[in-house]
Amino acid sequence: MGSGLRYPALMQEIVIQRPDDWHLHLRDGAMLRAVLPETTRHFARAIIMPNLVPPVVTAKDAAAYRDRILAALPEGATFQPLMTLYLTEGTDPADVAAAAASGLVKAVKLYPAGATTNSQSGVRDLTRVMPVLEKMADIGLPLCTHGEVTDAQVDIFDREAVFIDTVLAPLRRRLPELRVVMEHITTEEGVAYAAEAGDGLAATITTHHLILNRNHILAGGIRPHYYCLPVAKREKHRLALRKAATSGSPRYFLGTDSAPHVDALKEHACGCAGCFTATNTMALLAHVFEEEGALDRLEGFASRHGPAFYRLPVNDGTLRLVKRAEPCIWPEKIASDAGPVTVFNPGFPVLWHVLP
Ligand SMILES: NC(=O)N[C@@H](CC(=O)O)C(=O)O
Ligand SMILES: [Zn+2]
Ligand SMILES: [Zn+2]
Repeated sequence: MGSGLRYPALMQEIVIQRPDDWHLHLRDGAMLRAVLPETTRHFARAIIMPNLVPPVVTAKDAAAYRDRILAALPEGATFQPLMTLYLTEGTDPADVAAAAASGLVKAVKLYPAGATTNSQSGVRDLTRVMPVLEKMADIGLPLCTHGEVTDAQVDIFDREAVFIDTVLAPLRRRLPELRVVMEHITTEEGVAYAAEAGDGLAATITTHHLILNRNHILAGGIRPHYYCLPVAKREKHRLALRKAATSGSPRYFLGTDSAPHVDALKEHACGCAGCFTATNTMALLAHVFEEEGALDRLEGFASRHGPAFYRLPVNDGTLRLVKRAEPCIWPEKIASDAGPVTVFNPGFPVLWHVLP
């Protein structure tokens, strides 16, 4: 190499199997139309969260919602929405079983009532949904959990760890065959619980929880666009999540929890919870995995461990990411007929670009 060689514009390149998002909020109507292209640009499939108002409770609701998503797809997009049902105390086990048997529904979502956005119709008393959970255990249909207790006495930063001890662990002792996804884990306790569990349990990790700790939300002024649930925790927890995501363990995979809310409701006296990361997740993940010296493990996290857990094939097709000298530029906001949605801003330059 001659000493006169200029630093090349293309510094590095990786190619991975096309990724999936195992936890996504698409909403409905104008918001659905605005945010769907942000996901379909890079992702082949996504587990679609059912917390609409009213929620997606029955197989019929899920089929209608799937059809609205398919109708909103951008020209030429190949994207498969993987539907979920919102578990309520009135859910019919036979309806769940039929929805799973037909291939329509890939999971059922547990929201403890009051835990997060649109969770009012969720579960107050787990004993009332045991017949549904028993049916799911029988047929191997995963339960996705928003793993936070809602007890006002429990500090918001402890709600995940308390959920594991008082809800998840007892449930799994009672129904060991139930397949469970701990959604958007945010703590070292969550990482450790998933690490010790068997093949019947996995955990999703978001992009933003690999980047944020609670100081980012609260120090030097309140940053509403960094507020989500479960709320970002102390730095030691962020480091535990990074270690888990980049470990190569199939127990952990990507669920962005990209959760659009219009700016008027984020920048509000009582702001909504949710970070909108669909637009830039893959570039941010390449940045994080490179920082951890684990670029070779990004494909497992984003494209392989999820399908293995959900017993689906890995996608055809690939995604190419290149590192350049110039940072990536994303739109600051995505416009929708419901109002603008702010794209997650990591607060540092990202040199990884996803090629079309
Ligand atoms: N994560 C969030 O902060 N918000 C999600 C709900 C959820 O996944 O808990 C939303 O629907 O806005
Ligand atoms: Zn949640
Ligand atoms: Zn979510």
